[in-house]
Amino acid sequence: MRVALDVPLPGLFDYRSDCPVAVGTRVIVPFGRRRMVGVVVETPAVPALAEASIKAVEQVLDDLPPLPADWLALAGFAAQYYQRPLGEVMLPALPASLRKVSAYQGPRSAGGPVQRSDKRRPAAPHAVAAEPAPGLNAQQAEAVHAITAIQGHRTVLLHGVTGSGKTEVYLHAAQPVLQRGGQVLFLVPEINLTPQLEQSLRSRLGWPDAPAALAVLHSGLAEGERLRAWLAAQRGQAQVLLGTRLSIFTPLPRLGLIIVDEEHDASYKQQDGLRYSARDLAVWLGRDRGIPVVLGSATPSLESWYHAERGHYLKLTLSQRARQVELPAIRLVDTRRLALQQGFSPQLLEALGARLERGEQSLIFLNRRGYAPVLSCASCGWVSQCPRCSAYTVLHRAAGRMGAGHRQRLHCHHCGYQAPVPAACPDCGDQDLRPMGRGTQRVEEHLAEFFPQARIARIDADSTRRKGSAAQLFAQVHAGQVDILVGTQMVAKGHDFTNLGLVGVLNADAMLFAHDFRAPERLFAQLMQVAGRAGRHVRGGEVIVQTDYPEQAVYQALLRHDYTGFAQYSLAERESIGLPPYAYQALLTAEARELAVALEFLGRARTLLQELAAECGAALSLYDPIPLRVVRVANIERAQLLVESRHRPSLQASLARWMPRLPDAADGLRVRYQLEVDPLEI
Ligand SMILES: Nc1ncnc2c1ncn2[C@@H]1O[C@H](COP(=O)(O)OP(=O)(O)OP(=O)(O)O)[C@@H](O)[C@H]1O
Ligand SMILES: [Zn+2]
Repeated sequence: MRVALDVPLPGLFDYRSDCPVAVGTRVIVPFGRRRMVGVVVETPAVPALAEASIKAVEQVLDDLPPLPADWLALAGFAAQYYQRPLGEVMLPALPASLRKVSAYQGPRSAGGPVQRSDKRRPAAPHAVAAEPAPGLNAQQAEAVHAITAIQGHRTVLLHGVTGSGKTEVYLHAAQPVLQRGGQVLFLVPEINLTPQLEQSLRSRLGWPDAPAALAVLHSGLAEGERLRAWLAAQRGQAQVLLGTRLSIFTPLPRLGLIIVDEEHDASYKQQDGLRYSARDLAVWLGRDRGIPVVLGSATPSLESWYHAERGHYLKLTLSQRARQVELPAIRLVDTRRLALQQGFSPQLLEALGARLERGEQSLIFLNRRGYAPVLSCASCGWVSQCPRCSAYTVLHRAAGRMGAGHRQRLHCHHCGYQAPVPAACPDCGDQDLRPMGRGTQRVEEHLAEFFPQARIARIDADSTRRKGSAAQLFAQVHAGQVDILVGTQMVAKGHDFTNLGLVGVLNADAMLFAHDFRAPERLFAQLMQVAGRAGRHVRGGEVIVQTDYPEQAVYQALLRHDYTGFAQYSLAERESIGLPPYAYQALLTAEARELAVALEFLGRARTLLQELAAECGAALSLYDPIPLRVVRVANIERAQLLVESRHRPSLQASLARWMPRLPDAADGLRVRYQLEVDPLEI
């Protein structure tokens, strides 16, 4: 039999067994000096090697039925498309205890992880008060009708403005699938979005006397919880699986519908190991299983929009907000000639004051955590720099009570380096060290000074590090215990705040001139999304964006809530210069102690690819190897090589020939490399 193992080597490994073992079965096999769990993927009649030279399987794991053929097919596709060894795709996709030898052998393994998990008494699902369902409006009803009428596979792009009630469409589209006994996979970009949705799904799906069984999967779960959710899905006990990107690799025997909420969100792309896009795999899976896939967003990715425009996807539109409220009024405040107070324009301060008086909530959005992005010396110009990275260290206020005298530290956001704030400038000795610029912590502090009576909360990666703290903070906001919320992109998406009237955006310009060609798309989506949090239930929602460049196309489109215009303009631009979705890309990144080594490797890899592409007649554009923008992280220098083609099969064929030859290019060089197909950031 041929077994896939989680080792960075291409190909499968041969083993023998006395009794027949089905494809999809997990086995424990010896590998070098270790033992490993692998998945049987082929059982050829004639072994590739002489029987005698093949080692025997040590244990056949039969606590679960073999992984089903469609699961193996998905893993196979992902391995081939993203150019990873099959074992490095399959095994990491399983809950950890199903792929650990120690979970099966050794003193504490008892009957194995599945038996141990089944012995635990299942927690009784807490009863949830049924939410009254709003009646669908005409556009929602039309969308639901179109989705439920689909026979077989079709990908739907549900383009609904913020607050248009896409969730309601998902729920109604899911109901007939559940009633037929099917399963629904519901993907969301972030863990933070699961509690609110879980509540809606539990209270609304299924039957009045028997709510649909729901399983939730995300990376924040403890191993045991994750295994239980996975088992429930795999056994068909869970009718709905709600989860983040990793859920795409869960076996779902009766899958009938896939929903991808906020499909444009970058969180669907895994950023290490197998760099897959769960959104793209969802579309593949839907096609493979012959079922509908619904991609929903107020700001679809340009890729999805392009497919919808060409008729590859069915486009459904919700152009109005679901409740009797208008989209918020958007104001651009030109900050070039304004005297700002601590970064706030008089307009924004006045608007904040007015909302406070009306008892409404406000949200200040700023995509920069910490106290200040850098600490600097007022007399010599020294700035705080990470000793291990080519990046500044960010000034952070240590956790604890606010007020005078709190401790501050310098943090590197790239490598995690931390240091105390120096008492004096390390270069000139001057003691006048000052924070430059503003992060969320400092904005929170300023707001407390401007509005001492207001209850202020901050939601960012720092304030939510503790497990459950994000859910707690969001619950406070929903319960009306917060007047002003300060946050990063964590607060910008998906949430349905009922009493939020005003959104203020600080420092959006920072993203305007980023070098990545997707930066304007990302900025526009982020602004539309955060603006969409305003006035969802209350009338008179308002958004104030402070900018030095109000005339920029992104801001002008935002003023008009004009996603379509922005998408048209951006796609025309992408087409004229041949960028995705009009071309397909792959990015080879190299890491080495010295930049020259990384560049040397990429140079060789480039030459090699040129030859291979010529051999197979593939038309590729190869860029020059270049250092990454933040070139050094944790004392490792990084460079990249971008490969592009207008023809996806050409790119795929070339990559498939190239990957096995890259060890040659690395010969004699101390370098590590990884390939990313369809990179989101370059
Ligand atoms: N037909 C309806 N009548 C009244 N209210 C509705 C209707 N449909 C949905 N709603 C309500 O409208 C609000 C916004 O809906 P929802 O959160 O689903 O918007 P969304 O389209 O997902 O927006 P976003 O893209 O901003 O997340 C919710 O409070 C929801 O309960
Ligand atoms: Zn660093």
